[in-house]
Formats: sequence, C-alpha cells, structure tokens
Amino acid sequence: MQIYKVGGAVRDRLLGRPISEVDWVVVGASAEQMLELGYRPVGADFPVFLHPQTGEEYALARTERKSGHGYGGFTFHASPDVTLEQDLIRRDLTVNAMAEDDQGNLIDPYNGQQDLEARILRHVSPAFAEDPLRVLRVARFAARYAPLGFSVATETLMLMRELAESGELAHLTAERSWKEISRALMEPRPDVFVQVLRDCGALAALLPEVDDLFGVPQPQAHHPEIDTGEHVLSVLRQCAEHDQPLNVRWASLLHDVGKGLTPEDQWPRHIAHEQKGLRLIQAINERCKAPRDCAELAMLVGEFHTHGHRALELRPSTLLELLQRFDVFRRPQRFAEFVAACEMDARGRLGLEQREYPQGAYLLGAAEAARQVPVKPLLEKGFKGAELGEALNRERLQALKAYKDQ
Ligand SMILES: Nc1ccn([C@@H]2O[C@H](COP(=O)(O)OP(=O)(O)OP(=O)(O)O)[C@@H](O)[C@H]2O)c(=O)n1
Ligand SMILES: [Mg+2]
Repeated sequence: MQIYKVGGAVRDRLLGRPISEVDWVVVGASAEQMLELGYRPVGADFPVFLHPQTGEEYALARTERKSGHGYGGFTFHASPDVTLEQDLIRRDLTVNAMAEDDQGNLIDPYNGQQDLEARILRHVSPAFAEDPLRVLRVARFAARYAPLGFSVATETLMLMRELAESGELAHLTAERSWKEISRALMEPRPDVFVQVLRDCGALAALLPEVDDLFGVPQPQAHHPEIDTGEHVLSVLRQCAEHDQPLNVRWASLLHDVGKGLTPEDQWPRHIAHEQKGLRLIQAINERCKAPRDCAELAMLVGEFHTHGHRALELRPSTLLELLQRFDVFRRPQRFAEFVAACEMDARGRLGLEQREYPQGAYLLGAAEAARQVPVKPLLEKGFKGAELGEALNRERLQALKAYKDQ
C-alpha cells in the first residue's frame, strides 16, 4: 500500500500557510488491512480510518457514485485497485486535488499548482456535482483566500449555478450546511462567501431572506451605499476586521432581513423592520439549526439594533427595560456582543467605516452603572421576593438617571 498526504495540507504548504490538519489517502489497501494495522474505522460503511496514534484521517482511495439525496445518498467504491489519479479526479477543486508522497514529491495530475499560482478556485471534473455541499465549500474557500487574490473560475461558477438551480441544495442536511456557513463566517472575508453564493444563485436557495435584500434601497442619509444587501456585506466585512465572534457575525448577517418585507411603495423607509424581521430570523435559525448563542443573539440584535443606535436619546426607563430584556445582570457578555453587533452595523456603511460609535461605550457604561447597584442594603431593609425586585429596579433606574445626567 502507498500513503499520500492530500487536500488542505498540501495546498496550504504550497501557499506557505500554517497547516491545521493533515488528510491522507491510502492506495492499494483494503479495509481489512487497515483494521489489522490498528486503524480505527470512522463509520460503519465509510472508507475512512483514524490513525491509532495521531488520530489523523486516512481515507481509502475511492471513486464515488451518487445514488440519491443527502448523506445516505452516497455509495462508495473503495478497493485496492482504485488509483491515486482516480481518487483525485473526484475531489472538489484542483488546488485540493494534489497529493504528496513520503519523499515530498508532488503528484498533481489536474494542474492544481498552476491554479494555485494563478489564484483560481476551479473544479476538477464533472464529479464535482456528486456532492452539492461543495457549492458552499467553494464559497468558503473564496472567503478564506480572497485576501491572497483568489477567485472562482467562471466555469466552476456555472457548474455551481446548475447545482443551485437543480434544487440539490435543498437536500443538504442542516448540520452539514451549518458547518460550512459557520466556518465561512469566521473567514477573513465572510462577505465574499455571501457574494459567491449569490453569484451562483445558491443564496436564494439557502438564505432567500438575505438574498431578497439585494435591490432593496435604504435612505441615503444613513446608508450611502443605499442597497440593503450591500450594507449587509459591509457589516460582515467590519465583523471580520474587528475579529468578532461567530454569534456577532451570524446576528449581523440577519439583522436587517425585515427590510426585505417592506412594500415597495414605502421604500426607502422601513417602518418597524426590526419587529417584522423577527419571524424571519426565527425561521432561519430553526431551518439552519443555528446553535443557541447564535440564534439568541440574532433575535436580540434583530429586535433592538435601532435602540442601540439611539442609545444616547433613550430615556432611563427605556434603557433599564433594554438591560432587563438582555438579562444583563446575569449575562453581561451577551449584551456586550449586542453592542458590538450594533457598532458593526453602524460602520458597515459606505464611507462610514471609520466613524466613532459613542453609543457603544455609553451602553456598556449604562449596563455597568445598573450592575453596580448593591442588593445587600435592600436585603438589610427587609425586602423580599417581588418587592425586592421592584426596589432593585427603582435603585437601578436612579443609577441610570444619574448616569445619563453625568
Ligand atoms: N465535499 C468534499 C470534502 C472534501 N473533499 C476533499 O477532501 C479534502 C480534505 O477535506 P477537508 O479537510 O474538508 O478540506 P481541506 O481542503 O483539507 O481544507 P481545510 O483547510 O478546511 O481542512 C479536500 O481537500 C478535498 O480534496 C472533497 O473533494 N469534497
Ligand atoms: Mg483538511
């Protein structure tokens, strides 16, 4: 048997980038041999094994035939007679279809190195279509390597469009899609991920509520970029530039979906878009099976981002309600993430990227002022239960009044 390094490790070494994990392909071996050598099988009928010591993935060289939809829809032909070239040709991108032997020799039958130098993400063969998840993968790689100058080959974008239009993306499981979406949002150019999906028609299949924002105008005074879709892309870009965590990026992606519901005769105004968007955000969260911290923050940012922008004008009682709504006394971090999302929203506007956002410090200061109100004196005065809560609220309101006055 021969073992080759494949995939991301080969690609990233040639790019001079750090290597996060190594994938291997094994040619000329059977599953039985692998088991005898102590490799652990990953799944019952999946020709992938984990190395007994390193835990790295070793896949038997295979050709893949599609038999139906979704995960269960794969059948594999993995046998000792499958060659390295046969295995590589069914991989997603040429830059991912290079192998390296144990002498460090590059095996590159599909010109991955050439595409790497030309900064092109190109599919290897029509076998690309065997796994529609690759549409998301390509968009994710585009988001990761955009700063190096990479873009998607025209013919690959066309194939992605065919896949999107065939309805295949609807059969992806939420788990697989979320893994790609969440990873892509954390890349240096999450906006490129969304843009590439849109360019091939996949955004309309995956996140139609976001796709609908393109072509919807906003008032130029607040949004020099005018287009709501463009605004969302800018906000995502700000998120990456400010190293925001996943939940802030997810909330940013969804914060304005309500604007897609505004009747055209009301454009460019979007009255109550925060409230109107909530049912969309909830539906997206459920459909995508977004983890709780992402889902929750997206709902809160959707509902309250305008409050964030108006922080300095809010009455102390409204401020207190906002803080209570965020349960800021127990969950200060989530409130800080909300404030961060508001700031990204404010900066994700054409020409306003460097603006100050005094609302941010103001809101965090208000939360702190309210949090500082001590409970002990109230307990000592004998307050209990609901009465204690009310007394605490009165004190907090006083603290917020003093904070606003100073
Ligand atoms: N749907 C998929 C998933 C994986 N692969 C192939 O399997 C390799 C390893 O997959 P993975 O680890 O998911 O991606 P990497 O390219 O290694 O990228 P990353 O840096 O994200 O690990 C890829 O390079 C690619 O050759 C593929 O063709 N189609
Ligand atoms: Mg990998």
